[in-house]
Amino acid sequence: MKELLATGFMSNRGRQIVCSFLVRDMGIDWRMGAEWFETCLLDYDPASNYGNWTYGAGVGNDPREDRYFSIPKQAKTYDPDGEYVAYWLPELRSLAKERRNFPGASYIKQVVPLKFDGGHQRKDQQFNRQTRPKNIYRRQK
Ligand SMILES: Cc1cc2nc3c(=O)[nH]c(=O)nc-3n(C[C@H](O)[C@H](O)[C@H](O)COP(=O)(O)OP(=O)(O)OC[C@H]3O[C@@H](n4cnc5c(N)ncnc54)[C@H](O)[C@@H]3O)c2cc1C
Repeated sequence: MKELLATGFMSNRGRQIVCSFLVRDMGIDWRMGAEWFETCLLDYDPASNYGNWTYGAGVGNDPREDRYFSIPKQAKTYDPDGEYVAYWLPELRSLAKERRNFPGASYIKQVVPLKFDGGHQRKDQQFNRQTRPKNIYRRQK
């Protein structure tokens, strides 16, 4: 999100991860994410932006529950040395490479549980699944 704000651009993968996190982990109305992208993106295009957000949120013509991006898994696969995250969050560069994407509670207080965290939450950081916010804007079955 810092990259998006600073440059007006974010890779397609970044956009999909952000969409998944906001909608599926945070339970935020997808339209808030779409509006923020609209504000920031230099390549903003209504059809691409809102079409991709509805696709990611699983609403509209192609409703699906399982478009989920596991952030720890994406970080391990696409940023294994933590270079990308350390570029945009320079305060993490001093950490060991394998810790940059997983700096722990001393760096940031986690406010929502990740649906799938790849075993990276410590026991004392675990959340009661009942507290996960429900996205009321998702289509109900
Ligand atoms: C939530 C979300 C919002 C998006 N909002 C926009 C937007 O406002 N404007 C916009 O142009 N693109 C948008 N995209 C699509 C895509 O992220 C960008 O087109 C892409 O990042 C541009 O980078 P690139 O030129 O390196 O494309 P590459 O990944 O190299 O792809 C080549 C071309 O294919 C097209 N393309 C690739 N992926 C997509 C895709 N998922 N949807 C539509 N076209 C695609 C683009 O025109 C791109 O120039 C969005 C994607 C997501 C997931």
